[in-house]
Amino acid sequence: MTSDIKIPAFEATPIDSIPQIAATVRQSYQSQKTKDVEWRLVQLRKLYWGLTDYSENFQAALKKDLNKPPHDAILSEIHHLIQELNLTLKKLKDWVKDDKDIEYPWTFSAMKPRIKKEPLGAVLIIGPYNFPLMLNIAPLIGAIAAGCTAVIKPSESAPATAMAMKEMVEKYLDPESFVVVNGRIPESTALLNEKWDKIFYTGGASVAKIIAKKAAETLTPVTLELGGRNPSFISKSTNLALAARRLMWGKTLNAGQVCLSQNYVTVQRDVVDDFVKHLNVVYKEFYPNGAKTSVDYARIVNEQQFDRIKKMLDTTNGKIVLGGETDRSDLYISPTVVLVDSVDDPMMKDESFGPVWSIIPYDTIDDAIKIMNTVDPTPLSLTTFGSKAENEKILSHVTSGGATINDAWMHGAISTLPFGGVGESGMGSYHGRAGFECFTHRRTIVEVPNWMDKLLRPRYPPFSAPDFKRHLWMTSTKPNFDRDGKPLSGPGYWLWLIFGLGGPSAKGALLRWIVLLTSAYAVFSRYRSGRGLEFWK
Ligand SMILES: NC(=O)c1ccc[n+]([C@@H]2O[C@H](COP(=O)([O-])OP(=O)(O)OC[C@H]3O[C@@H](n4cnc5c(N)ncnc54)[C@H](O)[C@@H]3O)[C@@H](O)[C@H]2O)c1
Ligand SMILES: CC1=C(/C=C/C(C)=C/C=C/C(C)=C/C=C/C=C(C)/C=C/C=C(C)/C=C/C=C(\C)C=O)C(C)(C)CCC1
Repeated sequence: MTSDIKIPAFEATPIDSIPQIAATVRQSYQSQKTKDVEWRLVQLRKLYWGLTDYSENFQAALKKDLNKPPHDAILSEIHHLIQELNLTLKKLKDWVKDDKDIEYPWTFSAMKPRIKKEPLGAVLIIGPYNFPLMLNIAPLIGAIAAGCTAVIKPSESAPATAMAMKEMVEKYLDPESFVVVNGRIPESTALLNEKWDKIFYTGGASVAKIIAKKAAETLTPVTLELGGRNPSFISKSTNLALAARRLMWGKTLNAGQVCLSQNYVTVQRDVVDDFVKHLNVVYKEFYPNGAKTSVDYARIVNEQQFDRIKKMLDTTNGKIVLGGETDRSDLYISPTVVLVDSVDDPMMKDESFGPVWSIIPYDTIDDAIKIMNTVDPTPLSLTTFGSKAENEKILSHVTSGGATINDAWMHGAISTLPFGGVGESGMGSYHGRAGFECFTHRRTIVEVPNWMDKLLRPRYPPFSAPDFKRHLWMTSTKPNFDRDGKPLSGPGYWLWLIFGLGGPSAKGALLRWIVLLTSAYAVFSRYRSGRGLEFWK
């Protein structure tokens, strides 16, 4: 039973131990042991058992931190992670293989170009409070798969989950390679003072700027998973009952503390009243006795976040058309919808990151697009419930990290697909193969055989014009387009390409044929005489 699980009180990692922790994971990486793919697979399999065996601990911790219902703890955290783990375990041996389906001029083929996948090294993962397990362990899966070692710094705003995660990681994973450091800003800062090969940060933009600036000092690459004021679109074509139900789910799971959830919905003016009616109907379906008494409804993580959201409701010029109930002693804010008439309303100026959202009416789809691109031109998530043509127009005129058609943010619920922001909502992506790539360096490698040196003569001084001309011919191609940029594709083009050996001019073609035939003759006669292909001997 989760009720009898003991979760240790939050304890920050001693700051003076942080340099040694960073050194330990760095030395572990330098030991080369993580380069072994089977070693990585063993760690991932152990992580699977850790998540499985600690499932009740995590459900209890998430309940304590956020009053997160066990249903959501399993669906959006534990099970979500296990799905990603299973894919990684199944595909990792393919992902680590050198890339050989790569493009390069045929003249370099003797160098056998390939792209080798190498770990970036020792990485730092800093996570947020709203999905405190999933948003720390999901990047860890990618880091392990890539062969990195890692320190995880969970949010102190979800202390119970942070402690449970530390216990699980210490018990199941290699302690020299994967360490959870708990703490607040001082501990985070101490970690940022160490040198990392990558920093993976999930959280707010203001802290992201601190981290990105710090990383820039040492040219450390970062992935930033941030938030945004996410739009949704509804028109006269929308199935309003369905949209109300789906958007209500999108904003009540985890009490709306979801980076992907809609911050506001642009609704065609004619259907605003009907949509509001449907929202009220679906609220009663979800919570027949009200959300406050429901075991299926989470709470705001702390008073600071509660006050931030409450201030939006207290300062809006809009009309509350659903909800509006709050209880600070219980960190409770009911699912709340506010009808606003301006993009300057306080409800529209900040990311709500809670169960409150707005409806803003529009007349034409162009008005809706203008609103979206005014409020936040690079949101993390976009959801659209219009007609096919309307959705295509919205998607082509409004960018976002990811998008869902005809539902709330389900694109973010598929743990094996790339997930990330765009512009101010983040940089980089992860989950599934993208998680492996996020912590991988793609290293191009070529091997130049001795016998190529003759052909490489054009690069050596004293430069020889004939050699250089021959080289340019060998590496030049005939354009398949005219001077107006229009593609050439008539039969004459293809005939010349073949018989002209791809060069632009007839004179060049003759030279090319001479070089080709004499080279072929030279190779053939040496081979026939048994003297081999080592021309330099
Ligand atoms: N894109 C995503 O996947 C995603 C997921 C969850 C949350 N978010 C965004 O994160 C924000 C809410 O999360 P949050 O409040 O936990 O974020 P936050 O920025 O307050 O904290 C995130 C992490 O940063 C650390 N931190 C805080 N201040 C720091 C500092 N000065 N120096 C170093 N580290 C510091 C915290 O300890 C925590 O571990 C929202 O904007 C939300 O949209 C994005
Ligand atoms: C349709 C077919 C079938 C049935 C399919 C069914 C029943 C699918 C049901 C899917 C459900 C209920 C999915 C819900 C998923 C919700 C999740 C994973 C939420 C995740 C939340 C996350 C990750 C939050 C992230 C937050 C972030 C990043 C920021 O804050 C079959 C299978 C029966 C037959 C085929 C057809």
